[in-house]
Amino acid sequence: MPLIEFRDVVKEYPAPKRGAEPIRAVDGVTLEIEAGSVTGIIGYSGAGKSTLVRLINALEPVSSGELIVDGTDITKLSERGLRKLRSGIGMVFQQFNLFSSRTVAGNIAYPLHLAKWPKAERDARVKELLDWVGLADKANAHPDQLSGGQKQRVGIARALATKPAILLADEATSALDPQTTSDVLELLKRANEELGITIIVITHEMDVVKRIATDVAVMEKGRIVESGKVFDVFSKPENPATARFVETIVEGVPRGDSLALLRERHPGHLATVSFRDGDVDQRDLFRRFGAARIDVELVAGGVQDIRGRSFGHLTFELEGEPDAIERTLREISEVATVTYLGAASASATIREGGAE
Ligand SMILES: Nc1ncnc2c1ncn2[C@@H]1O[C@H](COP(=O)(O)OP(=O)(O)OP(=O)(O)O)[C@@H](O)[C@H]1O
Repeated sequence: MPLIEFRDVVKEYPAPKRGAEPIRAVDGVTLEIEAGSVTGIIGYSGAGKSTLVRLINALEPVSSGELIVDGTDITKLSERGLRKLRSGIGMVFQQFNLFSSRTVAGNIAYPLHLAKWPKAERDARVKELLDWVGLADKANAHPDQLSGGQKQRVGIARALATKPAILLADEATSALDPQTTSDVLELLKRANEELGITIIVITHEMDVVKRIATDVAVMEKGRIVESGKVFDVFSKPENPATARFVETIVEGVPRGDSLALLRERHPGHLATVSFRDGDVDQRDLFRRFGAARIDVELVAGGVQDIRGRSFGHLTFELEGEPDAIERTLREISEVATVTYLGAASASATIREGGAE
């Protein structure tokens, strides 16, 4: 059973002025999030990501549909029920949202105060968390004495204070430099792996998804346009919006400007072979080209590794008899996806659609 389940969930904000339409920030989302997963919610600004995630801890009420968290439809909860729900969900923000007047320890202790933990237990928990995030020596510092990365560590420690089962991270690394981003992502990964916390990360960076997520959902205009295991979505994106995000970190089938640039330098036949896991042995590809007396040069592409599974797109320039090229690409297309990209030299184009 999923830990969180959206069933045709709609969230509308009131119309900004009289006579205008309400703003439909979340538009009929159905999505399941498994316990123990790290789900990346990716989309452009305004896609509805923050709103979707704020529904989970009922910071915003759902307009229609059902939202099941740990077996309970939270759209039907009383105020008391909502308080209990929220105490089981931690949240980290892009701008950290720390109290500047409180010490680091005081910030981490705050949710424990709200949850009425006795002082001795509170102190012990704060100490444990400070150690866990590597800030034991900063207990009495104030937030303005910390770097961005340290502030986010405090943010994470505070979010984990009451031992929540779910952690929501809204652009938690967007304000940080690359090294600090890595440290914070590593900490989130540890929270998932060591503490078993189910994490939902909102991001507009595919790299964040690639580094820590097990699952991904792509949002566009309030809808989930694609979702699934990170490996599946990255290696074979079905939706154009997903493909655009994937292309930001994976060199795929060259198109547009990158194809034009390749053509300038490589007038022969260009073809991309896309493969997953053990679909294709690269040595076998070269052997096949060699046997058909095709001259081959690898001109673009790469292989990606996502949690032990690999996929890649390799673009070759091929020179040889057009018939031999067509036949060989057709053979390869039986084991991998082949995209024939044409040839700049007009003398020898192979039949359109000869290999796909
Ligand atoms: N409190 C609010 N009141 C009215 N409209 C809102 C409110 N919060 C968000 N919206 C609108 O809902 C839509 C989705 O916004 P949301 O912040 O959820 O998107 P997002 O994908 O998280 O974007 P960003 O990455 O910029 O935060 C936008 O059109 C936004 O203007």
